[in-house]
Amino acid sequence: MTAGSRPVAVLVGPMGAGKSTVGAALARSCGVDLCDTDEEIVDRSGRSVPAIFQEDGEAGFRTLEAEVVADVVATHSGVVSLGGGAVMTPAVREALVGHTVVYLRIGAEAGFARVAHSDRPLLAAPNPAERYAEVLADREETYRAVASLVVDADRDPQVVVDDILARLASRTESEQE
Ligand SMILES: Nc1ncnc2c1ncn2[C@@H]1O[C@H](COP(=O)(O)OP(=O)(O)O)[C@@H](O)[C@H]1O
Ligand SMILES: O=C(O)C1=C[C@@H](OP(=O)(O)O)[C@@H](O)[C@H](O)C1
Ligand SMILES: [Mg+2]
Repeated sequence: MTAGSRPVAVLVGPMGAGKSTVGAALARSCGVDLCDTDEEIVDRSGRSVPAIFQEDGEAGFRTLEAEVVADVVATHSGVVSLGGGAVMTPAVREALVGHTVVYLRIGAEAGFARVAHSDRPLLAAPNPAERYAEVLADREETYRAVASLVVDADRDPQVVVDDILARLASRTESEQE
């Protein structure tokens, strides 16, 4: 982590939107590092995300997550990928103010298809597809509210990256006018 400048972009959106995947490709394209806050939580705690949910509950995970997000957005100058539920914590939304936040938007069916066979604890439900759709519906407004840019994530990762870069460049140009 490098202190002193803002992240190039902070990626938000639901599970499976590609925050980790597109984040890595975006960082590569920009020649900077990716910080994925879920990975940072795992590194700091020495536990997996499912283990934290199981041992400390979702509330315990959210507390760790909020601390990590606040640290990372204040110190990392590369790309930051958040976990899908991070923005539901008020302290995280406060930490995002003034940053370039990109919402990777995807529909419930396409998003769920990408994570159906993963170990995401929130999808350990009797009907995971229904659960995914409920969680997305509950969060959609918040993703929009925190976002500086909304990008269609239901495309090839490199196409998503190119779109983000073009949109960030046009924002920078219009700021200079
Ligand atoms: N744009 C994309 N097109 C196709 N598959 C994708 C895309 N982005 C991510 N994936 C796949 O979807 C799954 C979840 O991606 P991930 O980056 O972990 O999403 P998130 O971090 O938003 O939960 C992974 O298997 C990944 O390879
Ligand atoms: O949506 C969520 O609440 C979560 C999303 C996950 O990250 P991804 O969005 O990267 O899958 C991870 O933080 C945890 O399983 C909780
Ligand atoms: Mg992720």
